[in-house]
Amino acid sequence: MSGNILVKNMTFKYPSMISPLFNNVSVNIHEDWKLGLIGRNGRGKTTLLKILLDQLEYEGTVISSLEFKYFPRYPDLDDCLTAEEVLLKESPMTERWEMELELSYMDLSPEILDRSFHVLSGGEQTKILLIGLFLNDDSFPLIDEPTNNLDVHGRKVVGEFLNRKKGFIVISHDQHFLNHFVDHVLAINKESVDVLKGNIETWQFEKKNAENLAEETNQKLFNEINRLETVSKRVGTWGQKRENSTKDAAGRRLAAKQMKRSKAIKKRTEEKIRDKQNLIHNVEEVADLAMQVEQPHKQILLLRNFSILQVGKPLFEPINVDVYPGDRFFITGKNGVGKSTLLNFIIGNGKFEITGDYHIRLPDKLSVLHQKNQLDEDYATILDDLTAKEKESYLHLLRQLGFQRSSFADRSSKNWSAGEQKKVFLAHALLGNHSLFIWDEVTNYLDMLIIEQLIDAIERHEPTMVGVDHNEHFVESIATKKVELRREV
Ligand SMILES: Nc1ncnc2c1ncn2[C@@H]1O[C@H](COP(=O)(O)OP(=O)(O)OP(=O)(O)O)[C@@H](O)[C@H]1O
Repeated sequence: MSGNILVKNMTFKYPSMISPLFNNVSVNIHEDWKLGLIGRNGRGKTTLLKILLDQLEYEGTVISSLEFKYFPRYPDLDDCLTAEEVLLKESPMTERWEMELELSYMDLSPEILDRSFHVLSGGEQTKILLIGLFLNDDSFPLIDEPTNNLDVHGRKVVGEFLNRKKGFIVISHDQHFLNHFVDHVLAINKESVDVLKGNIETWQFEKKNAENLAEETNQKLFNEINRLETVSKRVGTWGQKRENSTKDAAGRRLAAKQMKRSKAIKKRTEEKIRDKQNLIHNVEEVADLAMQVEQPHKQILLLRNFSILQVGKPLFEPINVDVYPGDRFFITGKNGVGKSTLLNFIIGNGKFEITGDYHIRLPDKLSVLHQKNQLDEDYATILDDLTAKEKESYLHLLRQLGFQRSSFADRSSKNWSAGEQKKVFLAHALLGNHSLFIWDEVTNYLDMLIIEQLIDAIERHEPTMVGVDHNEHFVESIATKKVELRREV
């Protein structure tokens, strides 16, 4: 038991918050678990890891003798370390052959160890850092969203790598990825923090059952509240009428007495209403997301034997593509093969040498969502650029995406969670009427319910899209056309 993580009656709130993020939370996590930490954006997943790392002050107790290690923690750029040196920093006694073995599980060639860590691709860096976390048997990794730099193949490889290990916590919103390895799930819900044995499918099944039950109970509670509200109103009106209708002194005394009684009944009924309202289970509710779509009139994209050249050589094997109005076209392929480069070429963002033929006709009303926020925009700068009417629609969209009204007052978004910051840009990309949606990895950082909400909106509004995304579930649900970019050999 000594290696477990015992959280008892833990309560935590950031100073700027009105109500606590965690209220009297108790969980016991076994040191051997492969634990998936899930929950909606902003529910406190990263915060919980920070609490385990003892970086935040909380009430209650957290007991553990484990040595926690956090991902991602990138080496200092000035240190100019090779990948091998990065690993040796984590575990100085590790032999080269041990590292090479771990690299083979990650589908990385051994020569990567000699390269400078900072020239590695995002996916390669992620893999090296993850290998480093597990080199030392005594440590317990706390892994915060490892998938963001990984393509579909990379997610599978890392999923299988994690499946070989035990004793760690992973935060992720990618259910396919988590299902490769998790044997327990820690879910931060609206009302509770629950631990469950099984994977995300088990959790989804249990959640559905719990919600069905909660909905039945809620319905009964709503009916009861309605009945009590009618009683409360009737009692109030009755007392008032009695008081107004009596003229003589004795009658007035009696009416006042009855009024007092009616007030007491009203008060008791209102208390009962409040009690019942507190019992209402907080089933997660997701609004229908508004998307304003206007179909383009003509073919958007035609590529024939097309590739982009880099130092005179094709980046990927030549492709043939047609995108028509109503198509949802997704570019797939491994990390570094040129997906975002092709997207940039289509948008006209940059200068490119190419081979083959192409014809691009972009409609005027474009919704472009970049993988990384390119213009140093944030919530405040976006708001400043909107008209009053646009601002109203923008805030409405943010609310539909599950933003708490209270967040809107705080314009500095620097402390917002990764998902909350992503929603700021997603809501902006949804604002207004669009004929073509060009979205690069929209699902990164978004929670599972938001991804479902997006899938549902896209299925209802049928926009024309050109996209890149590594969330298999998302792409499988909405793509009507795909092309896989393969490295030219
Ligand atoms: N330093 C801080 N000061 C004030 N509020 C903060 C601070 N850090 C985080 N928050 C808020 O606390 C809440 C929880 O943040 P946290 O990053 O733990 O969420 P998360 O569950 O990891 O979200 P996501 O899935 O979006 O990554 C969010 O509403 C966030 O805006």
